[in-house]
Amino acid sequence: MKLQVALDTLSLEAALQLLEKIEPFVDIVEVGTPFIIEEGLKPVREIKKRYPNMTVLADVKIIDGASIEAKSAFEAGADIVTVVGLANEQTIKDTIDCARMYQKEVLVDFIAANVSSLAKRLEPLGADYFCVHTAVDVQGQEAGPLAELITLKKSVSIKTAVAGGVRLDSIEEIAKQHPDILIVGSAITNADDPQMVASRMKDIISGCSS
Ligand SMILES: O=C([C@H](O)CO)[C@H](O)[C@H](O)COP(=O)(O)O
Repeated sequence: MKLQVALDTLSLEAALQLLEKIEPFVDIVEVGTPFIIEEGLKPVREIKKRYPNMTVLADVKIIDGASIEAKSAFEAGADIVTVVGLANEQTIKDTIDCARMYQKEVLVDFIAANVSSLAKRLEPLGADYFCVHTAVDVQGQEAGPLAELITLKKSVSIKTAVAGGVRLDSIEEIAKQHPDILIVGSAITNADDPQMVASRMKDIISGCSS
């Protein structure tokens, strides 16, 4: 199980300062969608330059124009790009084809989707990860992603990821389901002590891995 930190709302300078503190505890750094809207792919380039061995995910949430958008993200240094599961199948296929050309990976984001039926339909396309995701806009109104993760794992045998409001007090229950990637944004980036939160989360994940 890997811990992915989602950098969504920080400036590039603040993101780099945060990474200096938490880098030992995270396996994947996500350059989040709001960050990319603000800064373009510059954070992907900068983070890859500073941490060449770190896996960098560009959360471009591709929904159309996959070949162009995935190429840009991979050229900038992304190891994984995201595509929206509710996109046309052709878009998801084009994202995967582009990833294969660069020998990189694709995470399909099931945000706002009916996980079970869509996951079964998309599994044959050959993406690397399927991610259940409780959208920021409905966090607090809807249940977190745990139930969807359980459904996803029963539906397909592809590697899984989970995102959306994961916190220190909920991560253990989620980790017990053994997703391949646990994605945490604001619980780390908005914490008074992000290093402590990232370190405790990493410990919890390690405890559930053994
Ligand atoms: O992908 C995300 C969201 O759609 C905003 O772009 C977040 O990175 C993801 O939800 C993780 O953030 P938290 O929910 O704050 O943990």
